[in-house]
Amino acid sequence: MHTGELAVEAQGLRKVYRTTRGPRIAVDGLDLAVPRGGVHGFLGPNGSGKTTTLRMLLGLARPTGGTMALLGQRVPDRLPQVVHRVGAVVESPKFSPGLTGRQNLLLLARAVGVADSRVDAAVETVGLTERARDRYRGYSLGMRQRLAIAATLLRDPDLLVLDEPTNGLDPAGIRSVRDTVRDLGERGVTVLVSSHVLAEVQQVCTGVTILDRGRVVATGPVAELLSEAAGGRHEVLVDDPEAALRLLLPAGYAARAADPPGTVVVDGVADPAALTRTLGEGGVWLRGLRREQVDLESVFLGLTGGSPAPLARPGTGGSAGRTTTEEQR
Ligand SMILES: Nc1ncnc2c1ncn2[C@@H]1O[C@H](COP(=O)(O)OP(=O)(O)OP(=O)(O)O)[C@@H](O)[C@H]1O
Repeated sequence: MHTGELAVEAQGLRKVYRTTRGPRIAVDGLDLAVPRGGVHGFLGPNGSGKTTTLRMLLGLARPTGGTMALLGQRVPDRLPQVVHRVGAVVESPKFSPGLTGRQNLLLLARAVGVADSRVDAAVETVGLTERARDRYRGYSLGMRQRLAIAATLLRDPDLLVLDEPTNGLDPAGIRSVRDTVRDLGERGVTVLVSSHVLAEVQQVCTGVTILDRGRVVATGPVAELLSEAAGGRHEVLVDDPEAALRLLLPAGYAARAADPPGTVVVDGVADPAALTRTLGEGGVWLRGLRREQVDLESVFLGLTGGSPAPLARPGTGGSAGRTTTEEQR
């Protein structure tokens, strides 16, 4: 069942929190298949179960049901066998404020038994070299986030799990984390990254899984999801839309005139060459042909109903009202 060809797998994963207001289903029979190598986005509205899923994968929360594997090893049972190959930032890491970033990493490197030389390499990878000898106390949020990523790189992980690494960062910080993540993916590391910044995800991720209310609503390569969502819709620009429709409709095309005048929209075009031939042979010459582009944001909003989950509705979703005393691990 868990083959090892995938970096991350989950089948029928479930998590029910017992809260003072009754059971709350955070993850509801989730299947996940993240291929090895590249960056995989893990998306969903607030409260859709992303953090809970990542915490279960890393052994930080106990599933109510289902099975999971990391790098082919069933977890949590075989987590000890695989944990040295997995890096993760799912909670704010604890660094000593009075030490420099580099000193913090040196301490960690010695604790996990890796050579000091790896520290400078990790710092370089996240683009923190210039500030590595400054005290952690004076780091901005973005620098702290990058140091946390650097800490996960000390052991040269095959799989990196990042929970909203760009949360709270300014555009420059977002870009630098994005570049770091992309570099790592290109070096063959599998990065599973949850995020709300869809434009970033679209730029960096090769694959994506979208959650809504604890379930997967879409998963696959980003390019495929986008082209599927676009449904082969094309815009044709012609001088005489009526003449174009007289040729297209009998030929079986789902075509209609649209704005601005001179535009014909055609759905489900598998072969644009055949479309242009139909028009040209009928004496209607194209002024333009444009394939409709869909961005990840519209796909996401279309699949998840467009709005974040309600924040404090008992028993259904929402991050508010979450307390550690409610937690059943
Ligand atoms: N410790 C907890 N005790 C009780 N309920 C919890 C706990 N942690 C999470 N939940 C609930 O589980 C659901 C999923 O939360 P989770 O944090 O996994 O979502 P998320 O997708 O990471 O959200 P966000 O994007 O807001 O970080 C929510 O309804 C949340 O309130």
